[in-house]
Amino acid sequence: KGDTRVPPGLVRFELLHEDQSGTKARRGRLNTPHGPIETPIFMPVGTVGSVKGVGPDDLKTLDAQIILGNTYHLMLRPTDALVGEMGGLHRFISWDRPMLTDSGGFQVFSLSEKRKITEEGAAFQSHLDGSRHFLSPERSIEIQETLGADVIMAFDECPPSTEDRAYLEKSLARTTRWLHRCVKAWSRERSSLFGIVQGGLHDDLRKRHAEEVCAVDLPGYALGGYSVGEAPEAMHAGVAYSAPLLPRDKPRYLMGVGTPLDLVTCVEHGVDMFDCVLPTRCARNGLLFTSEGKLVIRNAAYAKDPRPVDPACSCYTCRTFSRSYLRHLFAAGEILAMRLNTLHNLHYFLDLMAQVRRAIAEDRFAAFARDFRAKAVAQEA
Ligand SMILES: CNc1nc2cc3nc[nH]c(=O)c3cc2[nH]1
Ligand SMILES: [Zn+2]
Repeated sequence: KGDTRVPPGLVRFELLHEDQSGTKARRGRLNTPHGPIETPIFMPVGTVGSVKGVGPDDLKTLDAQIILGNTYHLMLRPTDALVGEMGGLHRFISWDRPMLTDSGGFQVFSLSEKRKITEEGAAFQSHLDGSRHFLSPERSIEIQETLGADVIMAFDECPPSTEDRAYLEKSLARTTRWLHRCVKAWSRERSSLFGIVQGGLHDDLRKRHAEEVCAVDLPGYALGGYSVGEAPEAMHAGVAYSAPLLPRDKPRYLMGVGTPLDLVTCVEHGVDMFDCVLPTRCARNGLLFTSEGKLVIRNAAYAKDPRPVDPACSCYTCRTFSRSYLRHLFAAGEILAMRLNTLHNLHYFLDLMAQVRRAIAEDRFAAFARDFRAKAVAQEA
């Protein structure tokens, strides 16, 4: 058995098994200084250092293996300097398992005001108080290493999906130059840098950028530029083409994705890592994922429904409370509604990925994906 210990700060991927039932799905293990991550994996999003509504103890009960933080949010509040002085993000939020931070470029363009992008980087005003800030490849790496995540992301531009091809080509070339600057700024001490491939929905640009990014030897690679408003079918087709372009022996991370159907479909195409706010954000809006489809808890139909959210679910919420009570809590604006709904949705996503890992290991993932898709389509109908 290979030595699973890695030099401090570096993650190392083990490709454990490739599905033999006709898909590109694979089982892997990402060994990190904060413990192993079994892939394919779903990563709960903890934007400002908290997965909203639940604590690290809940996340361990749910068997979450890795959570995300965001450079953009944490640099604005409480600042990377403060987190650093408090011993880094793991200690600050009392999470001793792996963490990944996004590099901030995407959030600058999806959240801040008055942003201006140049070769040097992105100048922007905080969405919180309008204060002026600047992110460059060097500054992003410096912030992420201060936060101390096990996996840090290259500073990239995720071009608006409305941009034309000419803009896209210029942006790709700059993102490649920014990757080289990130590598120079990376200390290689404690965090592992993943590159990000862009290219929109253009196969030729995806191939070109994958070659440029993967020419840099890194511990892992991500597909960026998806889940930015494109049709699900377009995203699936794009990922089917671009995921196999990434090295077979390195983790492939699809950023910002996605629905349960997106997860299953993109695992089929060879993706290993996912993050999405869907389960936590939908929970806070009273939208619950179940094996029989989505359930809107405030629906009057559940006023006197004694059943759990999902009779097939083993989570604390489903073992303990009725739909009637959860509907009441949500209608009353009770804080407990946020927690119980989030526990359930996170359990649904994390348990789905555990089923996915088992199906791959047992060489039956093609059938699993086919059945899952058929059921999802029937539920949408
Ligand atoms: C919610 N959708 C979504 N979250 C993303 C985060 C990202 N980070 C860096 N680079 C990206 O291209 C990128 C794309 C993304 N899409
Ligand atoms: Zn449940």
